[in-house]
Amino acid sequence: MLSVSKLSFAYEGGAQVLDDVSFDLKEGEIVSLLGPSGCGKSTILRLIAGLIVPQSGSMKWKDGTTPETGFVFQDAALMPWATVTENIHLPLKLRGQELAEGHLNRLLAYVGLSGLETRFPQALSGGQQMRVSIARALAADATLLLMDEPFGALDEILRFRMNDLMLKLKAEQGWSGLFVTHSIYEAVYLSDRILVMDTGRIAGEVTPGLDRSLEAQDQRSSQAFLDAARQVGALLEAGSMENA
Ligand SMILES: Nc1ncnc2c1ncn2[C@@H]1O[C@H](COP(=O)(O)OP(=O)(O)OP(=O)(O)O)[C@@H](O)[C@H]1O
Repeated sequence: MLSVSKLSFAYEGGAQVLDDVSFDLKEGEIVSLLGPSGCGKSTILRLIAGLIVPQSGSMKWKDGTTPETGFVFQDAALMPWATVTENIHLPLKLRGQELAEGHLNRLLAYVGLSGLETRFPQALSGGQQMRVSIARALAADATLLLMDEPFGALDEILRFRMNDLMLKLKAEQGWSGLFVTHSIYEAVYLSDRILVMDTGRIAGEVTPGLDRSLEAQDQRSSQAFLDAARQVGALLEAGSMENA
C-alpha cells in the first residue's frame, strides 16, 4: 500500500528528526511505531498524512493515489457542542458529503455506541469518546488509519477492550493501520509488525505472529507474545545503551 524510502526530515531551524527511514506498509496490515519519546514517531505520521514535507526521500502509494485516510489521536478531539452523530458526521460534512443513515447505524453498532447518538461528548466516558473518534475516522470508508497513541490516556482494562475492538474492526473492514504507541504489550498484541525506533531511525523490526484463532487472553499469554515482547524490549534497550 505504501513504500517509504530513505525519508529524512528536520523541522525548520531544528536538528535532524528523521534520518534515512525506510519501511513498507502492506494492505490489511497494522504496523506499529514504537520508541522513546521524541524519536520521531509522530513526525512519521505527519509526513505520511502530508501535513509536513520531507527534505529528502520518498513515499510511494500503490497505484500512485493517496488512499482515503482516517486519523485517531490520543485526545479524542471531539467537538463539545456536537452530539455523537454530529461528531462522526463532521469530516464528511466539511467535504460537502453526507453519511447515509444505514452506514452511520452500522458504524455506531460496530463501536458499541448504539443508543448514545444524541449524547454530547462531556456526557461520555473516555472510552466512549475514543470510540466516537474511531467511528469518525472510519466514516469516510478509510482504507488507511493513522493512529497516534489513541489509547494512551485510557486505563488498562479499557485499553485492552479498545485493542480488541480495533482487531475486530480491522478483520471485518480490512483497512491498514499505522499505529504509534509507547506500550510494548499493546504493540505486540495489535500489530502484524512492529518497527522499533531509536532517535530518528528504525532500529529493528519484530513480527509477533500471534495465533489470532486463540482467545485474547490466550494470545496475550502465549509464547509468541512473550518472545515478541522480549525482542522489542531488547531492541529498545540496545538503543538506550547506545544513546547513554
Ligand atoms: N513542530 C515542531 N517544531 C520543531 N521541533 C519539533 C516539532 N514537533 C516535534 N519536534 C521535535 O522533533 C522530535 C520528534 O518529535 P515527535 O513528536 O515526532 O516524537 P515522538 O517520537 O512522536 O515523541 P512522543 O513519543 O513524545 O510523542 C522531537 O525532538 C521534538 O521535540
